[in-house]
Amino acid sequence: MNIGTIGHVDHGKTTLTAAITKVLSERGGAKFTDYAEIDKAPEEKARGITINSSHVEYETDNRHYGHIDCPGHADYIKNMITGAAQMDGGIIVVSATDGQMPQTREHLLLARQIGVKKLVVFINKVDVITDPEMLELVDMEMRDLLTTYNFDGENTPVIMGSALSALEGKNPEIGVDKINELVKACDEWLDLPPRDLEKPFILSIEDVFTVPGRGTVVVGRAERGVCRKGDEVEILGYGTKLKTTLTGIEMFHKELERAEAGDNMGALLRGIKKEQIRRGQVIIAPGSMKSVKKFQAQLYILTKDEGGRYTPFMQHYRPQLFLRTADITIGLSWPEGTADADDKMVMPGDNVEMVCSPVHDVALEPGMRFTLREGGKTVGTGIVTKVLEYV
Ligand SMILES: Nc1nc2c(ncn2[C@@H]2O[C@H](COP(=O)(O)OP(=O)(O)OP(=O)(O)O)[C@@H](O)[C@H]2O)c(=O)[nH]1
Ligand SMILES: [Mg+2]
Repeated sequence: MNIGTIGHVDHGKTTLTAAITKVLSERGGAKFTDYAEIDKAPEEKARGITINSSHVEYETDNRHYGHIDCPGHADYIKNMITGAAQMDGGIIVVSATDGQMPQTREHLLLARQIGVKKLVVFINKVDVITDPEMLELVDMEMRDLLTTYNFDGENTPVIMGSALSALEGKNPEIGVDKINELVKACDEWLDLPPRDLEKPFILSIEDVFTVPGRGTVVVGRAERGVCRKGDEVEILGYGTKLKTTLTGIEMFHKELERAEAGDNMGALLRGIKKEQIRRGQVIIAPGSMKSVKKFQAQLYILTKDEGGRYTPFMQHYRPQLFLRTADITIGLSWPEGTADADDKMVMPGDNVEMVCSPVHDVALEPGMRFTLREGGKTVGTGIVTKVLEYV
């Protein structure tokens, strides 16, 4: 299953990710991936923050995990959303020194909206805490916050430790022992995702590369169904509707015959040029889904305390739609027949049903969740209720 680390900037997500691989490598379940290998881009090194989400993998006694370490910095929420969209469960990291901070809250909300059902809490940096009451307070606040965002705050495992101690091999009682406890909590508390392998195949495209001598490789997560080498597939979205053949499947640098729901994979496509592909499109079993130009959705507009807008908006407002890996400008308007549509305001904190018209078509179905963003912040979340117009 796929999990990962989310939470406020500098609270220790990357350190924890490195620490988990270190501790599990000692048990033979991982390759140790050091901090510098996770935050490896020059800008990440220079600034000491994560910008791109990165993938590592490890095994416990009974599970294989793909783990995505997400950035916490508010400027890179976009990367956090695409990272978290691939998670079946997660670890929310909160520093005992700060307690919950704005992106602790925003990440919880987004994780919920994206469909992450369960989280484990890791209260980090306990090595620098002298007052045990502080830890109790953070524990209580985190449970409250989880409950606020519709997680099971009461029963969620909360582990207190020091990722840095574990990584440096110091203070085993708050270091390695707590990592083992965390991993055990993940095994026991996080549910294996329902793998609806029966349904038609969908992969949401995250990235595309040209591999010399081989062709175009598309990277993304298989959301449902199964694909096999040699399958006919269709590429949809952003004005594109193409048929091709899946000539190769790759996962964690291994060539495979098949991939299934939940897998992060590379797909080699016959006769497709890199320029024909972009992030946000999907690869599907031919004919199994359609691309949409207009749909209706239930929206929740965040308050300013949740990181949202300070001011109301009217119809024809144009935020960015983040749906799977797609990032598209959309226009919002009131459903036909709404009285005084041009004077109606939407206030931060409102729940409203509106018509969404993306500037590019996108493959979607009722029930899908998405996020609305504007000028670098999340302003709303939504769920598709009805398709109004197909391409
Ligand atoms: N004292 C102490 N410091 C820690 C601990 N864990 C991480 N740190 C330090 O906190 C700082 C931030 O750690 P990161 O792991 O980069 O934090 P992050 O959450 O990944 O940050 P972003 O990805 O940029 O959001 C670094 O200087 C770490 O060494 C810990 O358990 N104790
Ligand atoms: Mg980081």
